[in-house]
Amino acid sequence: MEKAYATIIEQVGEDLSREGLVDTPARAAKAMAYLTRGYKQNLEEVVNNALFPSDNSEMVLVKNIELYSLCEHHLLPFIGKAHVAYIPDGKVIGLSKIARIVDMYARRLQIQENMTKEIAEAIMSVTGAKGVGVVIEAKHMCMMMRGVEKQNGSMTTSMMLGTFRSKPETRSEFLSLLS
Ligand SMILES: Nc1nc2c(ncn2[C@@H]2O[C@H](COP(=O)(O)OP(=O)(O)OP(=O)(O)O)[C@@H](O)[C@H]2O)c(=O)[nH]1
Ligand SMILES: [Zn+2]
Repeated sequence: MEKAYATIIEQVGEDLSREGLVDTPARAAKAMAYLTRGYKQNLEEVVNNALFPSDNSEMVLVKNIELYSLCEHHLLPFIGKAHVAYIPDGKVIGLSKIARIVDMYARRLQIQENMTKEIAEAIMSVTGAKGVGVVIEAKHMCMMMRGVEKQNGSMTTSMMLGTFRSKPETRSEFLSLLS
């Protein structure tokens, strides 16, 4: 990756031997590895068995989980918030693990729709919940810094599974808690 960044820096017309740029290929490679570290994680290790028995079968909602991802079309950031809800079925998941699951999928090359689905499916499979709902709102730098250059357009995506899909009242409760 360092070599690739060295090539990019040269190709934009810069002088790779300039003092300020000498360490940049290594730094940029390290930063990119960090921004895509989700590829090196898996669900089991992220959740670390943090599942706890509970007979609470009401909705659990974690709102405003910030996320930083990279769009797979331009490799530019998209930045936003995830809201995740589920209805437990005998067990609940450690609160921080929901945010860790969001990060595991955000820290990859993504499109927002696929990331939303992957997060919902992961939470469903790990918790065995009766239902899962995920809503993500994000702003895409590829639409702001270049291309169409619209600064105020944000994108909202959602994925509803189980009772969030089959029961309109569950979906409405979730959406009304978000508004
Ligand atoms: N649906 C969706 N589209 C995305 C996402 N991130 C970026 N895009 C879009 O991907 C599209 C790629 O379109 P292309 O026409 O192949 O690429 P482009 O010429 O760079 O497009 P412009 O951005 O319109 O300049 C653009 O419309 C982007 O806005 C995402 O998460 N979801
Ligand atoms: Zn893009």
